Amino acid sequence: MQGKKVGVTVTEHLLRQQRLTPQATGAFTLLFNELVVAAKLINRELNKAGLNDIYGFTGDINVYGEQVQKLDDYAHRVLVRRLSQSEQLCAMASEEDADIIEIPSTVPHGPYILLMDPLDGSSNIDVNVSVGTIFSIRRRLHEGGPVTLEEVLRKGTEQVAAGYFIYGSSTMLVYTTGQGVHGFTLHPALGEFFLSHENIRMPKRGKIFSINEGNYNYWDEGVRRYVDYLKTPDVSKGRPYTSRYIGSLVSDFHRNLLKGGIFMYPADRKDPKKPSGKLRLMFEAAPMAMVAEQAGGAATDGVRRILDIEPQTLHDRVPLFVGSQEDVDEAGRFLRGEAP
Ligand SMILES: O=P(O)(O)OC[C@H]1O[C@](O)(COP(=O)(O)O)[C@@H](O)[C@@H]1O
Ligand SMILES: [Mg+2]
Ligand SMILES: [Mg+2]
Repeated sequence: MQGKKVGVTVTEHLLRQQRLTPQATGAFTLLFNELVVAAKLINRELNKAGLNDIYGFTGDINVYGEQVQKLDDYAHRVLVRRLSQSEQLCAMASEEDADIIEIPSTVPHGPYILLMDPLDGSSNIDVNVSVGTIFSIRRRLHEGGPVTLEEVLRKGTEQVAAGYFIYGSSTMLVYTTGQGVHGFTLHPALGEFFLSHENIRMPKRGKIFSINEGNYNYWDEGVRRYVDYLKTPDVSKGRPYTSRYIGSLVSDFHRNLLKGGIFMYPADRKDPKKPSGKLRLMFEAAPMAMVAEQAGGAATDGVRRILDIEPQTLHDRVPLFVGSQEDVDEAGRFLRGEAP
């Protein structure tokens, strides 16, 4: 039996979207194509991880005090190298760099700012569990001159595009430009991403919860009561929910995007240096929140809409509750102490 007829490429899909945006110049499509090339390079290294010297640590510590994995570093360098030559960017920022990354003055600058988590799910790299790359794209505020921190530190509502690559059993790209959420799968033989999941809609309510329960005793009471509630049998309400936790935000999010459910990384008292939880607002929470909302889901820090949060620094951390609308709403009621 023939496989599914390969169809729409990323470029074709972007050009379709571009036709719906009168002021579009094609710059975004050029930028996006470079992002796709960088992801293919990362994917190629990952696919042969174990045969190449890509496992283990570089010996460096990043701005979050975490040990940098060789693949974190490789992915970061590939993205910076490729995208800084795209002629569509005026600045970048990365989870793996303390400061704004300037575009060389030798390269023409463009209107976009790219923020990225080069490799998400680092703890899963050398155990062959799916990982990803997360990206967020914004337009600069002013023409010309060096990009200021003020131009980068803007709410998630000002993203013009966001998404992720997931390097799993298949390699996928999931993105939104504010016109719905679309998924593409990499055809290994053709080396091209083709549209495989058009206009993804997240189920309004799920049956899956994803949270690192090892931190249970460090959570606020509201979070503990909500997770206990999800595990309390009530067949009429579809409980108990199933627990699934991969430990890669991209992979846990992607499963819930397709099947419904809620991913949570709450604030906890485990590490006094991280009172707001582990995940990064600019590089992880804001892009995933844009994808979730565009697919009919929701994302909060337990109280505030993630996309409305004003970043204070490039490396802000934020509690994250993201997934099906009704589940995120219900979690919010428990955290506000309104639930029974
Ligand atoms: O091991 P923990 O504490 O459950 O944290 C897992 C979370 O940390 C992350 O790995 C953080 O992202 P990075 O791998 O990009 O640092 C998320 O992907 C994941 O959801
Ligand atoms: Mg990450
Ligand atoms: Mg990372």
